[in-house]
Order: sequence, then C-alpha cells, then structure tokens
Amino acid sequence: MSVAVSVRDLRLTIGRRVVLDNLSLHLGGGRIYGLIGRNGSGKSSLMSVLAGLRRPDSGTVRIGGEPVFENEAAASKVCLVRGRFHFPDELGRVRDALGFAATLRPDWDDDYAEHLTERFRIATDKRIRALSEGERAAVGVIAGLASQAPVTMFDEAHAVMDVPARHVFYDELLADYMARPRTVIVSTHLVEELGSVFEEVVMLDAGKLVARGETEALRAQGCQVTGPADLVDSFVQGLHVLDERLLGYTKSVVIFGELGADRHARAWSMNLDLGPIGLQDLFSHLIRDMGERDR
Ligand SMILES: Nc1ncnc2c1ncn2[C@@H]1O[C@H](COP(=O)(O)OP(=O)(O)OP(=O)(O)O)[C@@H](O)[C@H]1O
Repeated sequence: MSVAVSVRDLRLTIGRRVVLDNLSLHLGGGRIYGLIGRNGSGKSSLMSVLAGLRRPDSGTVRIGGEPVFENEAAASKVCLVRGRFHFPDELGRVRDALGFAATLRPDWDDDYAEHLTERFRIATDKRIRALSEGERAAVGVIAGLASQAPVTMFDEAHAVMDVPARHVFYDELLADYMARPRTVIVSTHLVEELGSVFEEVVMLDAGKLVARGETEALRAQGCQVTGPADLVDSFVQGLHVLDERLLGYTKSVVIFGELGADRHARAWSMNLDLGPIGLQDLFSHLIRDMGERDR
C-alpha cells in the first residue's frame, strides 16, 4: 500500500529550542525509508509529528493527503513504535499488551503476531515488567509489524536488541514488506546493518533536512582514495572531498560523486588505491559536510 507522507515548512519548538526547522519532505510511500542523523537531530520529534502525537508550531503534515493532527482517520493509518518504551508495565502480560494493540489497529494480523512472538522467542504469558530491555523492544517491534499499518515507523526500536534478534527483525521486516508492501520509516544509528534494507535514506541535521536519496546511488558515489599525500592532493583537486586523514606521508581522502572511467584510469596510472567506503562512515561524513554547508 502506497500511503504518502508529506511535510511542508514544518517548524517545531520545544521550550525555546527549535527542534524542526523549515522542514519540507515528501515520501511517496510503498518503500522502506531510513531516517538517519546525529543524536538530537530531530528524528524522534519528526516521527512524533508524523504520527500526529505532537502539534507543530507551523507547517503542514499529511498522511495519505490528509492532515494528521487531531484527525483520527489519518492518525489511525500510522503506527509509531518506540521499542522498549512501547508498552507500559500496567498492561500486564505480553498477550494482554498485544491484545490491546490489536484493538487500536484496524489492520492488525493476529496470526502474524503469534508467529513473531515465536520467532523472537517471547513467552506471551510473561509480564511486561518482567521482560528484559531487549525483550521489551522485541514486543514493540512485534506490535509494529503485526499492526500492518499503512505507515509504520520504528524509532530506534531495535537498538537494544541483541544481534540475532535484530536480524530476525530485519528478516521479518523485509519478508513482510515484500509480501504486503507499505510505507515503513526506520530511524537508526545502525546504518551499516540496515543499509541493504533501506531503499531510500533521509538525513537530518539540527532539525533540517540535509540530504535524501536512493541508498544504492549514494553508496556508489562514495569512495576512498589512498596513496602518497602529494599525489592524492593532486588527484582530488576539483572533487567533492568529505574527509581527509594523514598518516605520515600517506593520505586517505573520502570523496563523493561519480568518478567515471577517466578518473579510474588516472588513479590506476598514479598508483593510487581506490576503495569503497562503509555506508555508516559515508553517511556520517555526508551529514557533517552537508550540515556544515547548510549553516
Ligand atoms: N521533551 C523534550 N523537552 C525538551 N527538549 C526536547 C524534548 N524532546 C526533544 N527535545 C530536544 O529536541 C531535539 C531533538 O530531539 P530528538 O529526540 O527528536 O532527536 P533524535 O534525532 O531522535 O535524537 P537521538 O538520535 O539521540 O534519539 C534535541 O535537542 C532534544 O534535546
């Protein structure tokens, strides 16, 4: 299901702090989006606004073309999962919490929820307050996946889960999305792990949109050039440099942009090493670089 998410000229202040600043973004929907940015960049705040949980100071927020704030029909299309904070202890046992979630979500899939509790090895008769942090997070993730909400958002929901549990999350997210496409937004700092899951990434910095793009297209444009410092300096002239490091006489420079066959041949003739750069590093450099240029 392709439910679009759209914000225009969004501004949110909390206290005196400007948390989201003149943010405009249109996500066509029916894709898995990664929302990335440094601590405090506004990811959680944006998700709260998209879920209709916070009223922005100004700007419009639309889900499937409808304003979301104080609009039950639009808000019911959105499920926001906040990991270990998702269910309060007062809900009792896991099965009560999931039963409660089912009453709120029009598209809830009970069989799928049961399948997920088995995959995450969650005993449904366990009390919420007796769950470990990772188990709590898993119950939140189960609620998000089983909600089948047209717009499902996971806000760092899987961050405290262990590696096997995180991989169950990624497998289930992808398999379910392939079978029943919808709009999924995942905020995370674990970019490397999720790089193959995100079709598109949206990068925030200091409450502003600094970049967005297809994950693979961005990945293909990042490259690290290593070699003698003077040769590397000459090679990268005129290129978009994101980062540089000097180790003795050897320099390593991260560049961004299509290199083309000529540049590859030149690097080869200069005996320079051209290598890929990890997605996590690339995004960190991009966020810093674009954030700095925006200021
Ligand atoms: N309830 C609040 N009271 C005061 N300031 C807040 C509140 N919630 C968020 N903020 C501020 O808004 C800014 C954005 O916070 P937000 O939680 O949206 O960032 P984030 O990108 O999700 O960060 P992280 O990656 O650390 O989770 C931060 O500077 C934060 O201090």
